[in-house]
Amino acid sequence: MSGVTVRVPAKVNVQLAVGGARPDGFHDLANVFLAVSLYDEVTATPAETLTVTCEGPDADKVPLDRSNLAARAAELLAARHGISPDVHLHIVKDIPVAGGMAGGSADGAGALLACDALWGLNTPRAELLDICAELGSDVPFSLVGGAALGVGRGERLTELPVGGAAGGAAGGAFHWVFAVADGGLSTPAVYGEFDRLNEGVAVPEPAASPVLLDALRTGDATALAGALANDLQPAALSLRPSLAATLAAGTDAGALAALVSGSGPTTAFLVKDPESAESVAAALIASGTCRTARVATSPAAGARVLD
Ligand SMILES: C[C@@](CO)(OP(=O)(O)O)[C@H](O)COP(=O)(O)OP(=O)(O)OC[C@H]1O[C@@H](n2ccc(N)nc2=O)[C@H](O)[C@@H]1O
Ligand SMILES: Nc1ncnc2c1ncn2[C@@H]1O[C@H](COP(=O)(O)OP(=O)(O)O)[C@@H](O)[C@H]1O
Repeated sequence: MSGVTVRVPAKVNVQLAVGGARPDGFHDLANVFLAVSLYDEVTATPAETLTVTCEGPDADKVPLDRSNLAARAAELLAARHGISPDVHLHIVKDIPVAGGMAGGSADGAGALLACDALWGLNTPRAELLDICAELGSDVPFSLVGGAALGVGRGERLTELPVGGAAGGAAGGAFHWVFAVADGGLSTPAVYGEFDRLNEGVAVPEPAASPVLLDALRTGDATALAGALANDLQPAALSLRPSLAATLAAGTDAGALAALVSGSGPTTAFLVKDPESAESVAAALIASGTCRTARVATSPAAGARVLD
């Protein structure tokens, strides 16, 4: 076999409810993930040693050493099977880096699936999900895709139905525009700012909103727009105040709703149809408040081996 390519989607958090800091430094979440149709591709080919390469507009921001989540995935999988992680991993990166869209997590999940196929391991799905959780809180969702509620630190998933389809199914129930910011935001720094802003406040137990889950299930974009919520948004705005202008530019242009994607700084705009997506994207670019704007649909399928 010459190589195996896996395609993995980005995510947006349609609800990110954050609890207080835990003793281990993580936060308990009710994290409602939705996979969107922006993808990275990871190709695994046989090699004498573990190497990573990357191409794409943000490639210079991606570490190519063992800290790359794709490399770590190959190492963890190989260790579990008692083999050496000798593989070349090539990442074609289209997901914004450090943008709150889980691009690194996508590459971790993609490398795991690609190496599993290349090495003929047939690792059971439950074991792959365990390795994903070890790699990072968001990585299990990158494998699963569709829509899911993540609890614990976000790694314990329950798949959710969207617009009548099963959680893992691809489809075009919702239309989005993503405004890509200049530069990234560090996820630990945003959680740290959340803690600072909530000092002395009794942070409630995070819980998924029944109204939001219902809007997802029925594919009702207007109801979903009213229920979008991100507890990290004040922290992201505090660290990057310029995001307020981006959010306003998208809503002024006719988006149903706007929010920061996860820890940011990518901002997400829910729109009613593909035409509205094009006009909101054009308005965002013209506003000069973002680096570029991307159009996408959801839900998108999780990590998949390409033929
Ligand atoms: C905020 C979210 C929302 O989905 O994603 P991004 O927007 O960054 O993509 C996630 O919670 C990010 O998940 P992920 O990026 O996998 O985080 P991890 O590698 O597990 O943890 C990185 C750091 O983030 C903080 N962290 C992460 C998850 C969590 N539930 N509580 C935390 O406090 C901790 O400081 C941790 O050391
Ligand atoms: N394969 C990868 N792609 C992108 N970033 C990676 C990767 N592996 C490790 N990283 C590191 O993870 C950080 C967060 O990247 P990313 O996952 O894109 O953002 P976010 O956590 O905001 O969704 C990057 O700044 C980078 O240092």
